[in-house]
Amino acid sequence: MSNFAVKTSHVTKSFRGETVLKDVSLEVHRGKIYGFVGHNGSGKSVFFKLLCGILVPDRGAIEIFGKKLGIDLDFPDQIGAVIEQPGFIPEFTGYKNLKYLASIRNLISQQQIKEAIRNVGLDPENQKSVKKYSLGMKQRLAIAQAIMEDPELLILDEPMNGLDKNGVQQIRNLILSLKEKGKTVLLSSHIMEDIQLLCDEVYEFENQTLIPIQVPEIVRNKIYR
Ligand SMILES: Nc1ncnc2c1ncn2[C@@H]1O[C@H](COP(=O)(O)OP(=O)(O)OP(=O)(O)O)[C@@H](O)[C@H]1O
Repeated sequence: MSNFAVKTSHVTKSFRGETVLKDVSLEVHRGKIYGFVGHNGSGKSVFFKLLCGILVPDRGAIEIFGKKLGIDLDFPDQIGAVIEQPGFIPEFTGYKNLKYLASIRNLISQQQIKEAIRNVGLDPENQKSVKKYSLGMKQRLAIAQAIMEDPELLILDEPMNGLDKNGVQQIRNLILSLKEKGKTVLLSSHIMEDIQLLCDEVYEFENQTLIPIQVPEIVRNKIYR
């Protein structure tokens, strides 16, 4: 088994001639929390989508737990991800949405789905349809979906979006408990406190590449809005 959860080598991605990521090489160790910061449009979401196989690099290679994307597999199966708003079915309840999504791979029981919903502070018995959910409730449900199959690697793009104070605390605790279980977590956040409290290593997207930074350095010098 590979030592790395994620390994990217010289990954480059452009859209219509505009280079977003250039020559990005990164090694992500298992069991740690990695933070990614950078200005709006600096490429955080694009990078995460490349890791999930939603986008394909123009050049370079990506390995997830030693398997090469596009060669050994197209979509890594050990990833749970929150990237943008997931396509929940508005008329279904939260539980029914996750049950439907879980039926695709059929790996987990109804109890495990309910447990994931509880772990993000929602009630699996809530009969409200998702179209009546608040932004924060939808965000919690998206996180529940990401964790429900107990993936080895979590990719969370702005996981605290729309969450109230309690929600932020719950999700922080959840992320730390995933690390305790040996999971690897990659997250982006504009909230420096999240980065400082949660992350073992932090990278900044700047000038189309990734630069490792010390946490106190970002807190002192930068505010990302
Ligand atoms: N599918 C796409 N087609 C064309 N351009 C895209 C596409 N996806 C992203 N981009 C461009 O890539 C750049 C990086 O976008 P990305 O969403 O990764 O930024 P981000 O760092 O996640 O920003 P934010 O902090 O606002 O979430 C932007 O200029 C964006 O317009």
